[in-house]
Amino acid sequence: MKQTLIAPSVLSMDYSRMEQETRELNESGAKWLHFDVMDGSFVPNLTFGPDILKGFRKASDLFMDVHVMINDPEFFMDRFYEAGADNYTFHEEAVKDKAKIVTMAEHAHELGKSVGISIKPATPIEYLKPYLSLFDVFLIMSVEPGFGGQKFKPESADRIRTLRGWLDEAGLSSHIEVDGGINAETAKIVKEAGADVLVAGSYVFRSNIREAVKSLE
Ligand SMILES: O=C(CO)[C@@H](O)[C@H](O)COP(=O)(O)O
Ligand SMILES: [Fe+2]
Repeated sequence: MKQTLIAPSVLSMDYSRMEQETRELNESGAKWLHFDVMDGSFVPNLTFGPDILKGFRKASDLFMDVHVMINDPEFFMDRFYEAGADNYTFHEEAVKDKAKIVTMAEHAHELGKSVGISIKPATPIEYLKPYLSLFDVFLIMSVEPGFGGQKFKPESADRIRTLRGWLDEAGLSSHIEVDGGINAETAKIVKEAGADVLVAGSYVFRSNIREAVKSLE
């Protein structure tokens, strides 16, 4: 089984204590930092742009995992990589011309970067099948994107299991990342199903960051 990586989502950070919480995150044992970008259109919420990512990049050596929930992921891809993204994950649903999904993945690899594709809970898992060999990260949303603190959708486990099966059959060891409602209990379920990167926002920042990360690993 692959090593489990924890990706705390800074969406749930206390922004009045950013410096302290980023330091705690750096020392927590987490390897990735999950950065949720929302445009108020693809999802009904607004968050951060590339300049804020630059700030986190300066303050942390963690792997910067950018998850964009925006209508024009192609336009912003280079900007986020330039700002310090190590991985850029965009939504399948946001790209109307599906041929672009392929060219975006190729472009990221030309830059030597990691790239991911995500689907919402209602999007059939089969929609990822044409792209198995193209992406480093497959991000399965286990809540409706837009907000932290929601309840994990249990049907996500079967979707992860199906996807891990396809990747194994194809001899691919790509990451399966799961995002939404992850806590010590749901972490066990998704790990058993085949996920190896666990995003956790409210669970990590609501309590002691280091202890919460340990309990998920
Ligand atoms: O992408 C998103 C929400 O759209 C997430 O990354 C959330 O930030 C996860 O928060 P929790 O469900 O863990 O509180
Ligand atoms: Fe996310």
